[in-house]
Amino acid sequence: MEEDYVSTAANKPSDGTGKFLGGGQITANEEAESLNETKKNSSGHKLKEEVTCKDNSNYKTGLHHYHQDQRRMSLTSIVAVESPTSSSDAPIRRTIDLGHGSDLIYIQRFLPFQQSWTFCDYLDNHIPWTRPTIRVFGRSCLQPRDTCYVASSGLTALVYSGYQPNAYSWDEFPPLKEILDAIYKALPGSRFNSLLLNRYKGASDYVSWHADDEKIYGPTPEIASVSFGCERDFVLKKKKHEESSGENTTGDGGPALKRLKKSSRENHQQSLTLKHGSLLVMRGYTQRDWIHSVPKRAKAEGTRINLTFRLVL
Ligand SMILES: O=C(O)CCC(=O)C(=O)O
Ligand SMILES: [Fe+2]
Repeated sequence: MEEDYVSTAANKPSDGTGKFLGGGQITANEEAESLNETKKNSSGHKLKEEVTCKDNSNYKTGLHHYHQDQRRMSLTSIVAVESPTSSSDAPIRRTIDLGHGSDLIYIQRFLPFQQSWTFCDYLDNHIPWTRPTIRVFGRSCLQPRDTCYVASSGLTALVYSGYQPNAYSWDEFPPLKEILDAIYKALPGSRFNSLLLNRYKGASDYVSWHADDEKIYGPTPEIASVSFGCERDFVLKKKKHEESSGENTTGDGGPALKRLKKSSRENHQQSLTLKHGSLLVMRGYTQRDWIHSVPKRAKAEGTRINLTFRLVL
């Protein structure tokens, strides 16, 4: 599927390695271009909150809210700051109520900055990345990002877009267990037994609109997503009602998604910039009622690594 967004991502502060840099600010025009189906309506209205980081660089948390059929921006969700920052490097935790039983948690600086770079380098160099051929609208094409899958033994296999990844063992990559332990501390009571890893090697790598609504995850999956490296935008939009109740929209396209494009003017969008070392949690009916994507961003030149922890039932 080609719902290509062309826009930019924000800089990460200098880490001394200069390795995963991507840069630039999103302009109103680029943003309007980036919203393919809603060019006329979304003229770059968005909200960004600014915080100051450890290195005193002025940073944006990147929480944006779009309301597509209005000229002026309006908030479409309740954003609750649960633990306002007391020191500049403290995690900032927000819950975002998408309504109707769907919600997100976003924790900026979930992992310490330098440790996140250590994880990022480890993953970049030790994960057996592959770029598989997948089926999109009945055609074979190269997946527009690298991937790898780690899962506990004995689970039902993951299959998406006609592709069944090999399941590697957690034991092969000890740092993944450290990251999982940190997630368990942040999300008491949660459990995850599988992990899909994605590596975006530059501006033209992306993940197109989809929901992680495979049956193996059950009706209300909790998905914990940790990001490293170059910041990228993560965009959600509401499914049309008929897509919310049954049809599988997982993967990189399908008939349901074609219909969805036509009707998306009425849909709200939510967009977050996923920072280096951040944690995003999707919960409740988010996979049933919403689709999400990481669009292309022309100036997001650096490598980004994303880990999505899931529970196969
Ligand atoms: O890279 C991301 O932030 C999201 C990846 C994703 O949606 C997925 O793996 O299903
Ligand atoms: Fe996903």
